[in-house]
Amino acid sequence: MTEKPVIEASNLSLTFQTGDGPVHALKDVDLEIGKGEFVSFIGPSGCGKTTFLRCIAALETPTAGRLTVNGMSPDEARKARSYGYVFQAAGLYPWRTIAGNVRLPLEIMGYSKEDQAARVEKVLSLVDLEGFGKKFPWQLSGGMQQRASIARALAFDAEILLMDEPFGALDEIVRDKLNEELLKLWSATNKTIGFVTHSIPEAVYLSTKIVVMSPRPGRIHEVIESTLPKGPRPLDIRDSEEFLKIAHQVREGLRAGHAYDE
Ligand SMILES: Nc1ncnc2c1ncn2[C@@H]1O[C@H](COP(=O)(O)OP(=O)(O)OP(=O)(O)O)[C@@H](O)[C@H]1O
Repeated sequence: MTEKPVIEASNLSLTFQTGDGPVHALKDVDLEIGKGEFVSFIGPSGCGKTTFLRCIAALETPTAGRLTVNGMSPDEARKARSYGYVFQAAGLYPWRTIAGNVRLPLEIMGYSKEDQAARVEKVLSLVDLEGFGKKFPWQLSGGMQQRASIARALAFDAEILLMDEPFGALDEIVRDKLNEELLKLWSATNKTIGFVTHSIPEAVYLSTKIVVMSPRPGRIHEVIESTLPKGPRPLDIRDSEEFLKIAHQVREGLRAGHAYDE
């Protein structure tokens, strides 16, 4: 990697002290994510995927190790608005229109009214929701609501997009479509994406790099570099030999990570 990594973790650990004793959510995590990479985190429940994303976003504080985001501490990166965050539930305010929801971070950040309007229009069109700005969230399907929440995370044009199982609650057909759209959007914007998922096909279809994690303690079991072409990928790439090979490798990694636990 010639350019400096956008996200760099070394020996990163986070132990939660709970009533039942310490929980090692992350243990000695080493990872570099370069600019423009699409990195998926996959692994069984409790292996620390969300915790790792939350550390990047300065929503959790690691108990040991080093983590930099754009060369800064996560807290500095948060203040510099280095990332947008998309949660599993769309989390739109029901009393605000779609445009009003997408505009919210811009209002908080003090963008001018003109700039707000221009940015809202641009990102709604990026996620294929032009013309829906005046609707309320309940008037949109689940997939459209999730697209609106992606637009909100894109509105201030952060370099990094953190996505925690954004499509987990959607049916497979909608999910396929959003996967395809997300890849196009990523190619068009060259953002760096960290994406949590439980789905092997989703991880393989989307990613340039797949981080296979295992639980107790939460750690990286294996990092798989994708050999699929970078950029938009047709959905039927999932039938290709190359795709199936990578999916197999991820499945084996998940299995081995589990076996280690027993
Ligand atoms: N605030 C907290 N206090 C105590 N324990 C926590 C806290 N947050 C997470 N944990 C524990 O840390 C471990 C890792 O949790 P995390 O949510 O990161 O896992 P995950 O891989 O994202 O799981 P899932 O796939 O279910 O979302 C789990 O054992 C979880 O119970």
